[in-house]
Amino acid sequence: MPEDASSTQSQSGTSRDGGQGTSSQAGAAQFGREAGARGEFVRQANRFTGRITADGSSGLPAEPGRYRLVWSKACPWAHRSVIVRRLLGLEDAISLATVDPIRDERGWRFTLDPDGRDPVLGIEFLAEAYHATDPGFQGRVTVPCLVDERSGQVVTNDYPQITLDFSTQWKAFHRPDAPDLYPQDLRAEIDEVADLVFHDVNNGVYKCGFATSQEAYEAAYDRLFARLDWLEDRLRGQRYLCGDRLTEADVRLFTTLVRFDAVYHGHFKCNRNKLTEMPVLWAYARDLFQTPGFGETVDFDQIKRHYYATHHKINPTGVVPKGPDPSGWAEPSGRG
Ligand SMILES: N[C@@H](CCC(=O)N[C@@H](CS)C(=O)NCC(=O)O)C(=O)O
Repeated sequence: MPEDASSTQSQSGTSRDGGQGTSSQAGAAQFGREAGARGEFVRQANRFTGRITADGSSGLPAEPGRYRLVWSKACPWAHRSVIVRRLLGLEDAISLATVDPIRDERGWRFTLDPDGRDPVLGIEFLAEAYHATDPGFQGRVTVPCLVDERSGQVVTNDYPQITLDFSTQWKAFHRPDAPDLYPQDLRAEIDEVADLVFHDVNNGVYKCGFATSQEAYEAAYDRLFARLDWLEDRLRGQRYLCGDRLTEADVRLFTTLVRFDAVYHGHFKCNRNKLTEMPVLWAYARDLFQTPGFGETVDFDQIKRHYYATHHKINPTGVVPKGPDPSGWAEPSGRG
């Protein structure tokens, strides 16, 4: 299930923040190396694609107490893995490290932990694990990733595969009543919907926010809202994206929707309308928010502080907006 068309891109020479891009627009880009020739955002590839497998055939067996999931509460890609881990009851099997939502010039930091060090991995910066795995790595150090606690090396930062493997490779450690988020009979449909949602919505908001030309921004904006209209329509007659069962596709859409009004509407200029102005999608998002495993993993304060305070090219003052009022998320959804 390849999620990102850029996954075959080379990593070489990719800088963390505002590096030398090939585009004439790159000077204005948030991540210069990820700017295309027409001012469009071209997301870097996932550097580490190791697999943890049920039968251990990859050399990395699914084994409780061995792997550490590193996330930022701000990050929609990392947020997926934490929701899926919780839905499946993998909290005791896979430990969790949380980075500070504010990166400095060295990237993600463990400054929320005592002495600024992850207590299990013993590192201060996530970059240390990346460089222990690939000393030549020059790209952006990203979450989520899974680190092998034995070697301190990164197994994977391939976020779409991480959640699918939680569902399929860690079955022996799921809680007894765990949902099947990637059932065999729905896989083709889940893959198809998730692919559309990835390009137009999950990554679509970033393509709006990180565009450095009017043309690239408007193209991304049009695709985003056309897809949200399509989703509004699709969800009118069914509770979840693939029918009456909660699946991986819903988790992936949720982490973008929950950030929409708080950051994407203003910070990324996705402002045709707010999520709260799309009645079906808004009710769908609230339904998920109120499902155990979702709402309690959402931290609006960290989400807002990360986006507004670390994207200096987009928000040079670093001022974080006070609103919007999140209390509406608790209102009954009328679904289900
Ligand atoms: N691994 C993916 C997606 C994950 C991702 O973008 N995570 C963001 C947070 S939402 C991150 O870690 N960014 C680090 C940075 O911007 O320096 C990528 O390389 O694009």
